[in-house]
Amino acid sequence: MTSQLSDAVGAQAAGAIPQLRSITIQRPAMSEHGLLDYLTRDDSLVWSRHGQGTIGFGQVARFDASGPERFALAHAWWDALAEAADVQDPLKAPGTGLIAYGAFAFSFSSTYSSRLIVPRIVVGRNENASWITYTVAEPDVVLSADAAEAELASLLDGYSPERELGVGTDKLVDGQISETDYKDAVRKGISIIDSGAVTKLVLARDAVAELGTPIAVAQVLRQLALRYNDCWTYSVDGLIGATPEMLVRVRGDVAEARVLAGTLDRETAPRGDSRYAHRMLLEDEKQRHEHQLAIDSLTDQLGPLASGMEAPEEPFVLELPNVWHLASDVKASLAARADGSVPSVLDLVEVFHPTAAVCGTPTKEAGRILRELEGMDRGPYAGPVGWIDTRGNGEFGIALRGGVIESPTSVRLYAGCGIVAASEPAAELAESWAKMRPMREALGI
Ligand SMILES: C=C(O[C@@H]1C=C(C(=O)O)C=C[C@H]1O)C(=O)O
Repeated sequence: MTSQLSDAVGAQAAGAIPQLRSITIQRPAMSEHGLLDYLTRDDSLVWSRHGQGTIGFGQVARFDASGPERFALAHAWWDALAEAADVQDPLKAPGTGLIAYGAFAFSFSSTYSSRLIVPRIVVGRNENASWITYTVAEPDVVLSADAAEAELASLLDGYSPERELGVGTDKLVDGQISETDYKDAVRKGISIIDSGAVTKLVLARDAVAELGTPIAVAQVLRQLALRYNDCWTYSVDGLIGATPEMLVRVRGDVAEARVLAGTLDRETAPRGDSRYAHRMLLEDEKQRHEHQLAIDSLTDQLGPLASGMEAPEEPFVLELPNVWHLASDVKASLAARADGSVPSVLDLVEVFHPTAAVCGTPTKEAGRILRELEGMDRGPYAGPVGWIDTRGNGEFGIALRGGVIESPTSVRLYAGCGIVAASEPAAELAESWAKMRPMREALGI
């Protein structure tokens, strides 16, 4: 740890690292959609896919950081918190025991504060078991299954109301980048690519959903989780969405990522052409090139940390309700470090972010150019979002296909597209709308 880091963490530790006590208790098996029955409160923390994942309630500890050291600071805080905690976890599976949910800013220069949040109650389900984790900071609370269930029951009494969709004065308005500005930025991006400064640039835009009545977050998340079942539905302190892209998932010494690049709108697809997606994505040179750049950037970074790696030769077509993507699942065995440990999910998040899929190639130069061309603070959009446990397991997706709740009646949606030399501004604009469709549908706007 650098001295600047240890000072910062030391300052935190002196006053702010609570001594947590935590107990995990196995519960009766839940049905496939059973986890969603717990997604009833707007202030829940959520990570869910295919009916597995966790829902968190309340907050017993929290860490905020910004700047280039945000990952390292959060990591050091988490290690210190885990070290000080008394954790009873008979299940010892990824996601059981003490966990924190996290959302990180895309850029080191963002004003968005990156955060880790430790919930008081977590309800979880994986392929083998269901559980509840109860975590407290107060020394006098009795940690028992009965106390955990009683607290959960009282939290679930606070059911958040649903919202009637498609009525009233809901509207979608321009964000910081209008449609015209976006096409201009894409045009400029293409000429920068033509000049040879970068080979790929990911340019994003925003739009704001202004609602006539307050957003019903739990309702939006339930809809995303059911409809976008192959995506990871997330909610961390106002950042919500369902992402198809896994930055990195760690279980023991195995790391996995799902890389996406190459997109095709399903709404404008010709009917009856069963090979359309195959032809337009797998057999298209521009899409394959864009995809390969994203794979190469991941495997280059993962290589030195791995003792073995499986990266498929050919991508597959991922079918989502709104779009098709070219996708590749990469898996690696993590190499042990000098002390015998393997990197934690936060170590890998720091190494991989930002990927070529959401920034460009080469990453550093692309990042500088996109900040200039977009001229907006991406906040947590396209940043890592997910969770970590005390053994270093965790999952961090890339915060795509989502938005930031800015007030009870306004949600800022973001979407971006990979630009290469052969891109067309109007097609990229249309693609950005296709990527906002899941949130628009869930919001009824
Ligand atoms: C940047 C986004 O998506 C990324 C860009 C893609 C592309 O350009 O084809 C595909 C998936 C994501 O990696 C977004 O959804 O906002």
